[in-house]
Amino acid sequence: MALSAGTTTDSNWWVFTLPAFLGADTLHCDPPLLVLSLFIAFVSLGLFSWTMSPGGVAWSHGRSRRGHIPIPGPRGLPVFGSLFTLARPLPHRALAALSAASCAKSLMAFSIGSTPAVVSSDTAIAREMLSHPAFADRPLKYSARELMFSRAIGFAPSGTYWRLLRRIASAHLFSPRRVAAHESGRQSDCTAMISAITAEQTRTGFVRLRTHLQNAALNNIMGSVFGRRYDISRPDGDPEAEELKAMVREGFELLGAFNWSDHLPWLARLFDPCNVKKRCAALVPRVRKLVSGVIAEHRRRGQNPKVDNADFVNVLLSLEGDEKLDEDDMIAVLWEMIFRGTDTTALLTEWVMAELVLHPEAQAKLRREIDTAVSPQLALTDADVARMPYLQAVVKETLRVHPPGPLLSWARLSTDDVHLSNGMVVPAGTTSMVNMWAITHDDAVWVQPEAFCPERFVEAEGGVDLDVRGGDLRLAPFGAGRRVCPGKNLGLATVSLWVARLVRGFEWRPAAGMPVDLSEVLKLSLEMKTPLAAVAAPREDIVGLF
Ligand code: HEM
Repeated sequence: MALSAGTTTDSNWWVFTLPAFLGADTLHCDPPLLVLSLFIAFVSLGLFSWTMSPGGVAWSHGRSRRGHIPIPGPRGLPVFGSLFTLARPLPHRALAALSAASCAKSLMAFSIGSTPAVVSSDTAIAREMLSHPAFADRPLKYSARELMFSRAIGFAPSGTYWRLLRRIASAHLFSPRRVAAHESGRQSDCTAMISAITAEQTRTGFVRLRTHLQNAALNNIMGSVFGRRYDISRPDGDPEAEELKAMVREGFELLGAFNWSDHLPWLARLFDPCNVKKRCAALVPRVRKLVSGVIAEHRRRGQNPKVDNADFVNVLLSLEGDEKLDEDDMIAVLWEMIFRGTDTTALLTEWVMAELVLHPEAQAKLRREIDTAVSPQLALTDADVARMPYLQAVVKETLRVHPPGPLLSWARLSTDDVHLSNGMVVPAGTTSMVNMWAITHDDAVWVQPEAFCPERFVEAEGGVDLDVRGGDLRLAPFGAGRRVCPGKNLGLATVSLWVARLVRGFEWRPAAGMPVDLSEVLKLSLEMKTPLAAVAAPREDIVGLF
């Protein structure tokens, strides 16, 4: 379901009438005149569409007025619409400000070049959008298509193939038994991370946590997906791990980059500042080589897929009948898992630890909860973590203040006209977003939304025990509805266990001259702009066991 197909026919049709409009002779005879005429026609038609349409140039022909209540929105600039708003470093904040200024919190229409888009910052409308079957598609960016993601769960158009992938994900890859069976991997990756943190603290007197978290997260997802782990502590680095890291980094950059020609298709041949086309073409064969090598090795070894802790490659190889995937589809699915599972957990854990360094009273309270629940002689497990309400509240509060996907990572695409309960109609072919960041920072929804206060999620302290896995749109950092994140339980289990062990083993304090800076940067996920540096003082009463 290509986005450009829907949007180009709807809003850029007039570009194709230009040759007739200008006359074929002109086209061939006088290039400077042709360029000038094209420019004038382009500007005047752009201006015309723009002045006529709330929501901007992509909302011409009354698109925003199909319901009995029109969708309000900024006109933005001719031709570009609000594209520059979205191309800014923190688009979730810019869109929240724009929705407020346009009195369009419930739903705002805007144009990203020729792409008609809506964004909701309202819990009721967000719920309708995320759960409506006509919003189960996603617009496919050029880079995502080129990098094979249209065959993976995240970008496959909703239909038989995508439903098959979701079934495989819930029944086999992320079933509660499978997530539980991978606990030993979560534990051993955390133990290796704690050793590396201890070594860095001893060597330099403080710790830059992000690298340790990213190494642990990469190994952890590699273990779950490929069944292999790397010796990241090797001073010369493991060549395959280094290649994998480089590939993931490159993929992140390509998928995260704002590609202008996704929204201004006529620009595709003229302007490709990030060199997306060439870089995608170079990356795909590297991915294929690595992943198909891993699949071939699994085929050779013929491991038992029936055991609960079988890796994802074995699980996919063992599927039969209707569920069987061909090799290219397997590569796409496996690659997406590596991709999605690596940074999300690492970056969320970093935000949690940053908040705990800034809030020593919350850190101390969490440590007391852990010490009370687990005796110093015992190792801390997933089962212990599940019995720690304050730990869960700390993770939830971090997800609220710093949702890793503030616009829920990937937008949805409407496949039909959708009538919403507020009287507005979102036409088919509209890129549709939920501004989760705006909702989690809305003072009509949250008391003092800017304050970090885990107690708001502790029932025993008058808070709400809210389900963050898509059940309550006041805080749905994993999305909701049919396309809700399938890795949510795995992500939460990993982050909760790692935070608990890090707080149990060390006292985390600000490092001299390196204050904790909560500034954000939105890449594929919302990251700390300045990676966290902190003192990790080992707790002597727990040594060896945390
Ligand atoms: C802190 C951890 C994570 C967060 C905050 C997160 C967040 C999200 C969000 C917001 C979406 C879009 C949901 C929607 O459209 O309603 C999503 C989709 C997805 N996530 Fe996650 N995610 C996390 C971890 C993971 C992990 C560990 C995996 C797998 C290893 C994963 C795999 C996916 C996939 C495959 C999709 C696409 C689902 C579809 O389109 O059908 N995620 N995630």
